[in-house]
Amino acid sequence: MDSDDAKPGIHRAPVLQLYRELWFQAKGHRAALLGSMLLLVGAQVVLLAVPYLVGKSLNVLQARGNDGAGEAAFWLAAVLGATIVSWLIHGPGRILERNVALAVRQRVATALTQRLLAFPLSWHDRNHSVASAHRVHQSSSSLGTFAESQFIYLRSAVRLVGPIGALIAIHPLVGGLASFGLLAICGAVVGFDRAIVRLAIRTNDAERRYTSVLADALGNATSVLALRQARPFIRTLQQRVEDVFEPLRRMIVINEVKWCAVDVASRLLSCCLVALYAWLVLRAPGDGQKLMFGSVYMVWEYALQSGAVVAAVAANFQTFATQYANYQSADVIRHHPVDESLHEPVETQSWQQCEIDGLVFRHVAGRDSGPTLDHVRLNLQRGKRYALIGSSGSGKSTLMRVLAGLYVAERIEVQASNGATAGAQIQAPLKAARFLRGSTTLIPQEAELFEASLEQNLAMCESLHGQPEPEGYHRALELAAVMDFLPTEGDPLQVSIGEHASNWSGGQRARVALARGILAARGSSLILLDEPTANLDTRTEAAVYRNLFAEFADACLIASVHRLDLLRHFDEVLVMVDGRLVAQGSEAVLAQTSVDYANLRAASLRQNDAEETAVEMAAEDAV
Ligand SMILES: Nc1ncnc2c1ncn2[C@@H]1O[C@H](COP(=O)(O)OP(=O)(O)OP(=O)(O)O)[C@@H](O)[C@H]1O
Repeated sequence: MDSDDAKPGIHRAPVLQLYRELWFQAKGHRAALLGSMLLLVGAQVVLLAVPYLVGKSLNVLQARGNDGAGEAAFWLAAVLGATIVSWLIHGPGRILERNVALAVRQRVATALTQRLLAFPLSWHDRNHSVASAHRVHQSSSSLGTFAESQFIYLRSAVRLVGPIGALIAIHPLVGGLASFGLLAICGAVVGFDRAIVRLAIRTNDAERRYTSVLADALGNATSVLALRQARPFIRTLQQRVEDVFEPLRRMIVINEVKWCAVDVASRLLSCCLVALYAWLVLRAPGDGQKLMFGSVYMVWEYALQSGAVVAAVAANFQTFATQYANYQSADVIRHHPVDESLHEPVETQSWQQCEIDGLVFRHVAGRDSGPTLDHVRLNLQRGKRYALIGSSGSGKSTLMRVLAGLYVAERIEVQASNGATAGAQIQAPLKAARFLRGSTTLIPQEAELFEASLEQNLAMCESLHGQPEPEGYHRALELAAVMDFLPTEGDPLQVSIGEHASNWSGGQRARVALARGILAARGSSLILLDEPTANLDTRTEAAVYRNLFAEFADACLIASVHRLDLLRHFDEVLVMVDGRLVAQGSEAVLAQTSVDYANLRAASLRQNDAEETAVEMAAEDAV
């Protein structure tokens, strides 16, 4: 598949990008976001006082011995007080923070899904559905996790700035060395993480490809078992897992080197800070300074805190790197250039007559070859039934998708009118697609049902005028001959449908899908039926067509048909050959005038003969 698996650019500062996106996606909750951040920072600022309070207590004891016990106890009680106050601020901050995270996650997922479902069909042709679902999940959950982990990052920020401030207050030179050392270590961490982001993006891409194959294997159990595809699938999956592991292995090595470097450097820095402080105090005997244990403890504790913060920052940076890579994984959805009008709801259109001219369409994958639809011209009228015929691959389904506005044509001219009233004349392909979407319903070839009750499956559609009325469900089921096989006891609408409706036969699936299509088609000027009855026996197929013709007597109906004996039920036949519409007229006229029609008729007769011979041979074998 020629997917849109574009490699996103590597951004220099994933953390800044994440904050930018968080701010953007938190729209409507920004006050809560800022409020939670202020509370979380406040809680950490209060905790910064703890080493100072403990140091004070030690200094009092050293200076005054037993006499200072009361004051020392006071400073220790203050430690407990600071901890309680910190929690009283931290708790509400966390609750607020997590609520914002939920809102952000939902907003990202909804926005991406809305975009995906508005993309033209050609985009979906090129991109695996499971890979796209993976992108939506990965992107929304990564920003959600980033949003709900603010307390960790803010704690790191406060603990980075706070101890440095405290060390500067204790001695400017000690503070200066701490700032320099920490900056140098952070710089090295960023360097490591840029390499890690690149590898994380590669791992994500490989994981998506792995998930797609896994979904193909699990979603097509019948073929997998019938065609003994399990081993080939497992071989492919193993290869795809290897593709995931290759960048992962490199990430593991880089990671270990990074942690080793950070740990050694931060411990070295802590020791240097204590040594520097002691040296600075001891080398100045003249002014009577004494090396106080409490002050040494403060330096050690603040140095330790900054060392721990360096480790935390290193961990955070790595998290930012993977979180941003995950968030970016949906950029192909987020930034795919698509005309914004595709996201707007279409306006309902109604016409009596519609002329399509000069229609050219080409599948992206086949750009080098000729167009799939080549200068197609069609004249359609409401109240008429058209049968679309042509050999396999001649372009019938593609034409229906263009007429339904699902594919945007390269060139097209649409002229629609309401009887005597001159109507719309549209030449811009995108406008034409929107116009067609507003007046047409395509009942597709694939009977895609969902794991839910029959009623929920029927409710899973909208006509051009909105949600179908539940009162119409029974009628739709009767028209599509579904009632013939539903259980007579209990509420038939509550019958359950399994994944891919595999608990139903192919013909039953097709009929339920048709019933849903009937509900969606109400009020459409043009109804397109892409072989929806292909799985039905001849008698049921003819009955279903009779029902549809009576129900939609006022609409223009085009049905793609393979069984040519059905043609007598239609007003006109449209003949397709290699993407061109070569003939349009009644069956009787085409029988006299069209060579292409005669060829298709002859091929159909030959196929019927072959099928009959096969049935006879099977019967003889059985005897
Ligand atoms: N998504 C796609 N990407 C690239 N080419 C495609 C795509 N879908 C169809 N085609 C090509 O377009 C041509 C027309 O296909 P289409 O499905 O419209 O034929 P059809 O007449 O409906 O065939 P059938 O009767 O077998 O369903 C074929 O050559 C097919 O290979």
